[in-house]
Amino acid sequence: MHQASLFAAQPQHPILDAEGGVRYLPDVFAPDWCARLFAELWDGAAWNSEQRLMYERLVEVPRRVARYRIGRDRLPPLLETAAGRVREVLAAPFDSIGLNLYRDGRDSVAPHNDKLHDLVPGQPIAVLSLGATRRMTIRAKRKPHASWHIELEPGSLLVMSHASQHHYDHGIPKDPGVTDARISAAFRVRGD
Ligand SMILES: O=C(O)CCC(=O)C(=O)O
Ligand SMILES: [Fe+2]
Repeated sequence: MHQASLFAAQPQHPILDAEGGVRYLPDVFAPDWCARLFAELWDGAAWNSEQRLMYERLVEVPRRVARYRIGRDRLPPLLETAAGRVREVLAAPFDSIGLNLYRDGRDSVAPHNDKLHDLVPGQPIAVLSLGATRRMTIRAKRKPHASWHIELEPGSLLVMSHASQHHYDHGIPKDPGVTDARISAAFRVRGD
């Protein structure tokens, strides 16, 4: 197990592959700007509850979500600005945003890889974090299942290559110690 969090606030590059692997970039956005974006999304995003099938039963996912297509949907204004900056920093033509709202440490996302069938191969997935710091766990699908823990601080970007989704799962485990809310914005390239 790798305790990447010991090196918090430093760029980290735990996983390498031909498409950039998995990278953590802290402090891409300033704290006060992140607080404004958080407030805008908290109040103004089109939050939904979603359900998913688990063991043949429909269960509510333990977080709220909202989805936007850049250039098609009307985005909250600061989110539009954030999207422009993320496209610029990573030089990738992101055209979709998936927001997640974790109300407190009881909310989570189970280990998964992002579905690739509607994403453009070779283009990264970038997760912007706002609000409470939460720990992401990344785990190799192949034995012996190497794993990494990365503290996702507000203002950071976690960048995962398209290829990494074949070989690693990621998730945000529940954390009873977290009482504040976190919002993440996952930028992807759908290309349709
Ligand atoms: O909230 C996060 O940091 C991860 C979200 C995620 O994995 C997803 O939206 O697919
Ligand atoms: Fe994901």
